Amino acid sequence: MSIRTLMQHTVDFQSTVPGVRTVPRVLSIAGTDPTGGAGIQADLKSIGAHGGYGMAAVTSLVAQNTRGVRSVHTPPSSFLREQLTAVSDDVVIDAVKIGMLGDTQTIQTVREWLPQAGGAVVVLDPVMVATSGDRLLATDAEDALRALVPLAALVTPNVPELAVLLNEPVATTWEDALEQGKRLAAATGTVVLVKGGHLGGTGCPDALVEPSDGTLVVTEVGGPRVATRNTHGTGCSLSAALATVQVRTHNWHRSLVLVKDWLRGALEHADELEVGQGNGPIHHFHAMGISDTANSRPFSEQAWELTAQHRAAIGTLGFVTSLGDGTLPADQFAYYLAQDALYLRDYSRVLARASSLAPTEAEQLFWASGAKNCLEVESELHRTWLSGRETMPEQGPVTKAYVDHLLAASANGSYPVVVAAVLPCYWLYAHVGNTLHAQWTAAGAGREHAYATWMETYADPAFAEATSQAIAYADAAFAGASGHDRRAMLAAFEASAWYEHEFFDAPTRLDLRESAKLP
Ligand SMILES: Nc1ncnc2c1ncn2[C@@H]1O[C@H](COP(=O)(O)OP(=O)(O)O)[C@@H](O)[C@H]1O
Ligand SMILES: Cc1ncc(COP(=O)(O)O)c(N)n1
Repeated sequence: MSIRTLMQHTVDFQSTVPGVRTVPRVLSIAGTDPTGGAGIQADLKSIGAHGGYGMAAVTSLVAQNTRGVRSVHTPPSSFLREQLTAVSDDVVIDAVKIGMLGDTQTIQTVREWLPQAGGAVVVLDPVMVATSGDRLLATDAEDALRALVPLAALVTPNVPELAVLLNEPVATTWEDALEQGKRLAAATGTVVLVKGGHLGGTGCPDALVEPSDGTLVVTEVGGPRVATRNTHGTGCSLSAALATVQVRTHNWHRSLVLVKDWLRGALEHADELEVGQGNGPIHHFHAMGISDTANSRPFSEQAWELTAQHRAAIGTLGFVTSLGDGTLPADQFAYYLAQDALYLRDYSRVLARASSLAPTEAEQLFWASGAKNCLEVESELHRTWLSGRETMPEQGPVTKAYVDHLLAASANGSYPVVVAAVLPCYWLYAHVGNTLHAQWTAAGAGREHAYATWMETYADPAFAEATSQAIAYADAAFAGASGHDRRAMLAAFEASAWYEHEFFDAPTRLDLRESAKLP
């Protein structure tokens, strides 16, 4: 991730806080599926499942079910134009998801209308063939669809579609598919999502290929392959979800991590729906349950689940594994500590803010003592580990972005949101610390370990107790919060977890360290 993207995250969070748009208005332009698994019907469910407001303009009416397509009726393109302008003349559109277009005339109509979508995020799912094998795009419309790709911010072809867009043979390995994704991104300047669904194997990875400053940045997001035949509409649902979530995150990687996690759940619960005899639909609302469990489950449970990917990624970072086995280079450790000290100074201010907003005296005291503790730890760091350093670095880009995000949450003034934003610093730090400490003690807790003293500080029972207390306060705040604040809490927690991940990664990244002017 570039420094520019990191800075962007601070801005991103602001769009998730109260007072700023949290319900994206998303228009799906696609064909229909009367059995509700694909096309517009799937898109609307997917948008809703991600907290968006769904709208739809129909390109073609498709008589299809889970077994296949029977016939397609395409109304005159002038009528599609009327649908599109009826929306854009009246509604501000935050995102557009384009699915089945069918023929050249339809592509042309959407192309001509697109400028009227204003600054909407445009996601193009270049639908060509249904899971059942039926064609949903006329062969002579492929050139027109290729020409539409540069107008989208993100294009999401499956492996066969990727090949058609490039006029190349279908990739048979993940590596070949990634190479094709790079060629498409380079040729069009559009971010390409390469999807692993069609490639078999035990995993089901996806990867973003993002053109950036003349290079291509490839970010892979892995995931297990769910054993189900009910995958009808996965591509539609994925692209509609990405369009929705992107309005809040402004970051394709974060959007994909969130959406892929949801999609895995939707596939895992697909068989419960028992819809149709062929390839059935996925369960868009699996996280909601009959009694709206998404709202009744404790915050800590939902937040922990939401950030599973970040925890897994932190565990495999070079910084964390080498800190654990004692091989971490001293300069990287020094960078980490210096940034930690800089971070704690501002983190303390945010805890003080939580204290001033707290509804009870116990919470007021708890956060105030946390704020005091941070300043004490910071000065202790200067007295011990950091003493003797002549020049101290400035805040590195990750530290700055993380702190800005926390300060934005604290300026926002909602106690539940501030508590959610500060929690990952307690919880993920304790989680990483306990894991490393357990490994060290299992290996005999040797004093020859370069970071033995540091390891001991990780196992501080008082810190574990404070973490449990902070979690309990976050759960209580969530229980009493509005739906709006609940969503903002989860978004704030997720963003902080992201920064924790980046914070642990930054010391090993020379580009970031250099920009912090470390002597
Ligand atoms: N069995 C599966 N288990 C987990 N994820 C899957 C599975 N099948 C598809 N996916 C995911 O669904 C999304 C759509 O993938 P894909 O099948 O490649 O595209 P399409 O639905 O457009 O043909 C991707 O994120 C892919 O990784
Ligand atoms: C209207 C419409 N749009 C898209 C698809 C592709 O979905 P899938 O590839 O999952 O069958 C479909 N079957 N119908």
